[in-house]
Amino acid sequence: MASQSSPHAVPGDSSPEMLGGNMVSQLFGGVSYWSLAVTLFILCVTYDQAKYQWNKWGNIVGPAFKLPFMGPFLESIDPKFEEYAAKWASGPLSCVSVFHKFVVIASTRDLARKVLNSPMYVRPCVVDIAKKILRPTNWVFLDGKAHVDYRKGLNGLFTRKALSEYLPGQEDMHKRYFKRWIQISKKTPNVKFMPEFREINCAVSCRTFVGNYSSDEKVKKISDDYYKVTAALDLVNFPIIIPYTRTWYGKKCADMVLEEFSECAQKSKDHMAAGGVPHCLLDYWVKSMFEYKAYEERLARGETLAPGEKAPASIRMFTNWEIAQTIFTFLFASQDASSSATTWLFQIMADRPDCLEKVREEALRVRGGDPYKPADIDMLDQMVYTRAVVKECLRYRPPVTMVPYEVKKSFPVAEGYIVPKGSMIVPTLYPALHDPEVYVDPETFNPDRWLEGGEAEAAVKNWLVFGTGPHYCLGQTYATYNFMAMISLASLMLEWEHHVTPKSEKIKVFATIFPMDDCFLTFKERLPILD
Ligand code: HEM
Repeated sequence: MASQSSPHAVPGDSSPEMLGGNMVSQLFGGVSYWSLAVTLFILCVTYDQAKYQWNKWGNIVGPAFKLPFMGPFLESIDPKFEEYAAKWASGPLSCVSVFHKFVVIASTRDLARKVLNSPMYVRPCVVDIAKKILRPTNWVFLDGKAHVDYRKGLNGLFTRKALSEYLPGQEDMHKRYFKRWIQISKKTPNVKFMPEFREINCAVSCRTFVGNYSSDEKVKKISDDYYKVTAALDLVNFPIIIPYTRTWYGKKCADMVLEEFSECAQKSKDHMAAGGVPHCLLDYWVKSMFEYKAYEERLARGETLAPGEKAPASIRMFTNWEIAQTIFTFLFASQDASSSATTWLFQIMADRPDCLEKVREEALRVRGGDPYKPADIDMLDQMVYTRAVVKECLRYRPPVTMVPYEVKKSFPVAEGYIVPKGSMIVPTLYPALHDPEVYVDPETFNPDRWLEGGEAEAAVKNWLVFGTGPHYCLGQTYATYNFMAMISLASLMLEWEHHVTPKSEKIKVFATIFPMDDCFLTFKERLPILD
C-alpha cells in the first residue's frame, strides 16, 4: 500500500514516491513555486509562438509574432470590414492564429476557387454553437458522398416549376410588409430599416418553405425572434450554454422553430396524402417522397415502368424531425445573406433614382401596363434590367464576404505553402467581385455592366457571390428571383427616400455586411396596395 503510505513517508524511506520526491527537490532545490510557474508560463508562450512560426513557414504573410495565446482575439469579437480588407490586400495567402486555431485566408479568386473545389482536403467549418442550434445530425454537417447524396434529394425543391409555385406566397408577404413600412414611416420618418428587412426576409422564407401550415402569428413570432439565432453565432463561444446568455436565447428560439416546422411537416404529409396540390417547398418535398414510395410499391408488386415513363427521383421517407432540421437550414442559410442584400438594394435604389426609374418602367412593361398583375416566372425572366440591378447589388455588396472551411488533411494550396491539417482556411469572395482587372471601376454600382456588351456576365469565374464547388448555395436561383420580385413590386407600389449619413456607405459586419448606420429610410404609398 505504498501509495497510501506516501503522505506519511519518513526519512530513509526508499519507496518510489520518496525517491521521486527526493529527485524533484534535488532538481528544483531552492526554487519557489512562483518561479516554477513563471518557467512553465515561458515554456507555454515559447511553444505557442514556435507553433505559430512553424505553421506559417513558407509562402504566406502574417504578423511576425503572435500575441501570446489569444492572438487577435479581441479584433475578432468586433470585426471591422477595413481590417478584413487590409488582410486580403496583404497577400494572396495570409494568416493569423487565435488561441489554438491557425487561420489561413485565401484572398485571390483562383485560390478561393481552389479551396472551395477541394473537398478532398477541406469541409465547411462550423462554429460549435451552430451544431447545437442546428443539431449535430443536420445534413449540412455531412461530408463527401453522404453530403452529395443528401443534397441531390433537395434539388427538386428549387426547380423552375417549384420556384414559380412559390412566387404568389412571396408576393403576398411583400405586399404585407410594404403596407407596414408605409405605416412605420407615417408615424416616424427616417427610421433604421435594417431590422425590418430582416423581418420581411424571415417571413418570406417561412411562407415559401412551410406555406400556410404555420399561422401568421407564429410566422411573426419566428420573424421577431430570429435575430437571437444570429446574435448567438459568435465565432468563439463559451463551450456550454449558460441560461439567459445569448447562446441560450438563440437555442431557445431554434427549439421553437424546429418544433413548429416539425408540426408543419406532419400537416403537409396529411395534405399530400389526401391528394392535395403542393403549394410550398415542404409540399414539393413530401410529394416527391410519396411518389417514390408509390413507385417502390409498384416494383414490389412486380409491375414495370410503362414505355417512355420515367422513374421518379430516388428519395426515402424522412421523419418530421429530419424535415424540420433541413427546412431550418434553409432559413438559417438564407436569413442573414438575404437581409443584407435587401438592405443594400433598397438603399442603393433610393440613392440611384435613375436605376429605380428603369426598374419601374420594366416592371410595368412586363405586366402589360397593369401594375396589379401578379408577377410570374416568365415575367421575371423578361426583367433583364432588374436582374442586372440585383446582380450588381450582390457584386458591389456581396452579403457573404468569406466562407470558413476546416482543413481535414494537409493541403498544398499553393506553390511554396502547405496548410497544416486542423487549421481553418477562409476563401474570400469579396476581392474576386471587386477585381479591377475584370470589372471596370469596380467600386461603382453600375448595373449596365451586366447588360449586353458589358464585361460582367462573361466573368463567370469571378462570380463567387454564392460560392462554388460541392457546397455552392442551394438557394441561389430562388434568392435572385425573390429579390427581383420584391424590388420590382416595390418600384410600382412605393416611393422611398434614403436619409444619407456619413456612415451610409461604410460597411458593418454582422454575420454578413450592412450599411453602418442600418439604413435610414422613409416609405410612401405610390399606388394603393390591394390584397
Ligand atoms: C443573397 C442571398 C444568398 C447568398 C449571398 C448566399 C450565399 C451562400 C454561400 C456563399 C454559401 C456557401 C457556398 C460554398 O461553401 O461554396 C451558401 C450555402 C448555402 N446556401 Fe446560400 N446564399 C443566399 C441565400 C440562400 C437562400 C435563400 C437559401 C435557401 C433557400 C440558401 C441555402 C443555402 C444552403 C442550404 C447552403 C449550404 C449548401 C451545402 O452545404 O451544400 N441560401 N450560400
